[in-house]
This record gives sequence, C-alpha cells and structure tokens, in this order.
Amino acid sequence: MPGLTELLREWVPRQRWFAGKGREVREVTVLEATELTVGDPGLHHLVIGVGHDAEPGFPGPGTVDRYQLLLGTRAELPGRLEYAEIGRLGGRHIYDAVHDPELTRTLLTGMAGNADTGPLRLRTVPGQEIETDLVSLASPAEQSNSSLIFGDVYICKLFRRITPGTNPDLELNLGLTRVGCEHIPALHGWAETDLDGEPTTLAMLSEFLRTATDGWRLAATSVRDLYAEVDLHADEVGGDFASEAERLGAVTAAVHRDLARAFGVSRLPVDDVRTMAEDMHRRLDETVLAVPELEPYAAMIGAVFDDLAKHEVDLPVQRIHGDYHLGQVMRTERGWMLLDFEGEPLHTLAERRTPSHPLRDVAGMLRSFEYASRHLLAGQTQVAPEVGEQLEVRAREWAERNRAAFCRGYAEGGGPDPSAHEVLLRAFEYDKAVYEVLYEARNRPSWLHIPLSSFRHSVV
Ligand SMILES: Nc1ncnc2c1ncn2[C@@H]1O[C@H](COP(=O)(O)OP(=O)(O)O)[C@@H](O)[C@H]1O
Ligand SMILES: O=P(O)(O)O[C@H]1O[C@H](CO)[C@@H](O[C@H]2O[C@H](CO)[C@@H](O)[C@H](O)[C@H]2O)[C@H](O)[C@H]1O
Repeated sequence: MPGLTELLREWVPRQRWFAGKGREVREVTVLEATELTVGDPGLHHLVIGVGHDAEPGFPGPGTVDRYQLLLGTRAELPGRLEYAEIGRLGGRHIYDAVHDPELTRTLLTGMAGNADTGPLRLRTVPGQEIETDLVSLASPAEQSNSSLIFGDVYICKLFRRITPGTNPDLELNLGLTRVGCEHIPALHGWAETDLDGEPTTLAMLSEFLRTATDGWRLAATSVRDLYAEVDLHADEVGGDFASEAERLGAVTAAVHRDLARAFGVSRLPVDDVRTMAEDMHRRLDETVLAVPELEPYAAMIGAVFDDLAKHEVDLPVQRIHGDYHLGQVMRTERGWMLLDFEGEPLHTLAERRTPSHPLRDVAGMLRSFEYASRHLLAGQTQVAPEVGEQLEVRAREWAERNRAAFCRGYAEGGGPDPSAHEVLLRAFEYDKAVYEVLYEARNRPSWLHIPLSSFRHSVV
C-alpha cells in the first residue's frame, strides 16, 4: 500500500502518542491489516512499523517501532470528522477512526462476544458483562495512548506503540482484580493479537470514573492558589493539598501490598543492586549525550548512584506501578484510584516488568510534587525579581509540605518508611529526574527546565 504508507509517514510523527519524537522517520510499513467493518464506513485495524535511523552517538542499523492504528474509510467525509482525516486514497477518505463512534462500537461488541477476527482476539474479563449500546468520544486527555470514553460508562485505552507481550497495564490490572484491590477502576475487557508469536495487548476496557478529578489538576489548583497569595504559606491558603497527599500515600501503600499479594515478593541480591546502580549510570550517560544541558549536573548525579552501589543488604522487590505521578491518580468519591500501570513508556517491556523496590513509585510521586510546584514558574517571567524569588520559595515550601505528607501517609499505611531508606529513595528520584530530562527534551521541550532546575537546586 505505497500511497497509504506515504500518508502515514506524514501523519504518524505528528500524533501526541508517537514515541519517536525528535528522530527522523526513515519509512513506514504496514505489517498487519485486518478488516473489522466491511462497507461504508469501513474499519481496518493496522499494525505498522515505523523505521528510524540510528540516533547520533548510537551507531547501528536503527530501529523499527510498531504502532496500532484504527483507520476509517468513507466515500464522503462528514464535517464532524474532517479534523481526523489522514488523507485520500483511491477516491476515499482515510481517517483516524477513534473519532468515529459509528466504527468504534465494533470494539465493544467484539469484546462482549469474545470475538476472534482474523489475528485479533477480543475478550470479556471473566465474571464481567459489557454493555454495547454506547456512543464513544475520543478522550482529550491523550498522552502516550488513545482513549475512548463510551457513554460515561467505560474507558477503552488503545495502546499505540506495541511491543510483543502482555502489556503490564493489563497484566497488573488483572492481578489486582484477582486479589480484590479497591483502588483501581473495575476492569471489563481487553483485545490482543500475536506479535512475533507472543500474545500482545492492544486495548483495555475499564470502568470510567465519571466524577473523578486527576491528582495533577487538584495539585495544580492548590499551587495556583498559593501563587495568588505570595505572602501566605502553603498551610494558610484555601487549597492546601497536604491531607490529600497524605491519603494518597496511604492508598499507594495499600496498592503495593495488593501487588505483592498478587505477584509475590522476591529478593534482589546485593550484586544486582550494584547492577541497578550501573544501569542508572548508563541511563545518565546516554541522556547526557542526547541532552547536553544535563552535563553540568552529571558528576553530582553520578555520586548519588555511587552511594547506591555501596548498598550492603538484599532488597525486597515486587511488581510496582512503574510510572507513578499525579496524572496517574484520580480522586473519586471512593477515595484515590490508581491508573496506568504500563510503566515508563521510554523503557523496554522487559525493564518495565522487572520487579523493583516500591520506593521507586514513591520517588516518582515525590518528583511529581516537584513538577506541580514548578510548572507555573516558567510563566512568571513578567513578574518583578523579588516576586519571582518569593514564588520560588513558595514552590519549594509547597513541594516540601506535600512530599512530607505523602511519605507520612505511605509509612503509616504500612509501606517501607521513606525516611529510613534515604540513599535508595534519592537514587530513585535522581534516576527518574534523568528520565524526565530525556522525556521532556523529546516530548515537551518547554518543560525541560523543570527536571533541570531540580538538579540546579539539588532538590531531587
Ligand atoms: N478509568 C478512568 N476513568 C476516568 N478517566 C480516566 C480513566 N482512565 C484514564 N482516564 C483519563 O485518561 C488519562 C490518560 O489515561 P492513562 O491510562 O494514564 O493513559 P496514558 O497511558 O495515555 O497516559 C488519565 O490521566 C485520566 O485523565
Ligand atoms: O504518558 P504517561 O502518563 O505514561 O507518562 C509520561 O508522561 C508524563 C507527562 O505527562 C511524564 O510525567 C512528567 O510530567 C508530569 C506532569 O505532566 C509530572 O507529574 C511527572 O512527575 C513527570 O515525570 C511521565 O514521566 C512520562 O512517563
């Protein structure tokens, strides 16, 4: 399909979920095409390969990433779908079908009926039922994947970049469902195919938390309140977040306990702790090559990883969330709920499935408090220097207060006490901040200042 691959070569790199930002796309190939709806409109499921040349500094043949697409085709494209058009082919309009509720219902009916369509398998979670008479809306909160909200009842997450194997999000949600975890949305169904001979997750259908607000939005509102009252301390303004942070800490500890029950706990021998520290060093070196702005802090960061390498006892490790931040937690009337157990999108599936110490998640959330406190500072360039300094002080106060509250809640909720594991926690925080430097440089360069300023002020 040469015409189609040329269209996709233009379109794919512009999508929010495209993981290869900043890297030249060499070619796009269609690896698998399945017709899901015949007629007009028509629906095709595609697995495509996106070929990249090797990155500067990384000699080698380059890489091919695989993504899934839902392509709609119509002879006439209604105005409401024009924004989703990818291009025209053989007199028909080709468009991103996640925006077409007439087509997306096929996913619900397929999962409800445990359908096998060509290489695709759609499934209902045992013991659940799936309503099919619902209209979908593509979620505006698109990040690494695309989500469809069906009638405020379900949210269907379509994993965009796919790697062979069960996606940890599905795997961990199934395990947590099995042990009766109360802090995740109910799981209803999933879709999969085989990639390189391995069952590979394509989509996941969960309860839609209709009344929920995500933690990032709540925290950002609290920070905004504080900045509006620069003379007041974090505990004196209306939107103080600390009690929510403390409750979130306790829920985090409960989910870690459930993950341990579902998947077990093992011990990481001291030698492997050293290897973990070496891996952190390696990621630091790679990131310095890709983002030279990190270079001035490299020695300081490396010293923290060296401290971890001196660790003298085995570490208890287990499955964890893996990409824990305020955007992954939602406050509902049933308390905090955790989402998106997929792990860090820049890491390989094997890395993401490797058991780790639960304080890695704690470190992720502590970094997120840092982000929440600082993301508004970049927009404050117009203020007088003394106000800017005051805001900087307030940002640090807010982050400190909420970090402490979260850690207190986590320890009181039965998790390993963060204050008793300073070296480990610091190494995890630095490692995450290094990851963020690469993530921001590739995806959101205007936010690169956040992890860099944390290093500048040595607050990680
Ligand atoms: N069960 C749910 N109920 C309500 N909103 C949800 C649910 N799952 C995800 N969301 C919304 O979609 C966003 C992205 O979901 P997430 O699973 O984190 O996908 P991604 O991997 O793309 O980041 C979340 O931040 C949240 O706003
Ligand atoms: O898309 P995901 O949610 O899986 O996670 C990725 O994107 C996140 C950005 O949205 C990124 O998180 C970083 O930004 C957050 C604010 O937007 C902040 O709260 C986090 O602390 C910070 O790491 C995450 O790292 C990345 O994997």
